[in-house]
Amino acid sequence: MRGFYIGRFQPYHDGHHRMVAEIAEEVDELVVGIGSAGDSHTTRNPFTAGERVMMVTKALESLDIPTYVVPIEDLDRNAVWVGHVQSMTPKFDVAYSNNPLVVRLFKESGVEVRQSPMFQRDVLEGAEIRERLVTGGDWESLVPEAVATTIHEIDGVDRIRHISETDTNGD
Ligand SMILES: Nc1ncnc2c1ncn2[C@@H]1O[C@H](COP(=O)(O)OP(=O)(O)OP(=O)(O)O)[C@@H](O)[C@H]1O
Ligand SMILES: NC(=O)c1ccc[n+]([C@@H]2O[C@H](COP(=O)(O)O)[C@@H](O)[C@H]2O)c1
Repeated sequence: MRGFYIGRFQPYHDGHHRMVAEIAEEVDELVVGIGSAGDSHTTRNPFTAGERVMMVTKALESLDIPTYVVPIEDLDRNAVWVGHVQSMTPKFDVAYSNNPLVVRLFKESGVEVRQSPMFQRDVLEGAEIRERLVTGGDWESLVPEAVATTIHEIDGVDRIRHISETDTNGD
């Protein structure tokens, strides 16, 4: 059985990683969708699809099932989004998400959806980690080591600080 897990992963953090570890117990192969692939260089979406592919691919190296990391751009039409996702990914049997819109769209298209509990949501949240990146708080303890290495390699701390000074509408 092949599973599918989608997120923006801005950045990929230990909450996502814990969810992936649990999904890996249930499926034989995992497809990870990098959502909003066209977005980057904003406060909410600082990293490019390629940078997020690096973060996720390296963080998943220790998993003992095959994984595929696929960037997926947003569409203006929610009603055809599931077909768009399916056109970009290996065929999957079950989708994993805690995002209510994503859950609804898959269910309406007849795809089985599984949800997971939120792990340490007070700190394991993309917005919290991006805030710490800007303010100089401890963000490295909230992401897999491979993600911290990638963010340093791409000079991501400097980018997100610069963006936060100039991105006036907060997107
Ligand atoms: N701490 C967590 N525990 C379990 N699932 C999580 C956790 N954080 C996010 N998720 C789930 O992972 C998927 C992808 O999440 P996403 O990339 O939007 O992260 P986020 O932390 O919610 O980010 P942001 O604050 O940028 O919206 C969603 O289904 C989301 O609900
Ligand atoms: N119409 C669309 O393009 C559409 C619909 C639902 C979800 N999505 C994307 O799926 C991803 C869901 O991930 P999150 O759970 O991290 O929000 C996001 O990138 C979101 O933009 C896109």
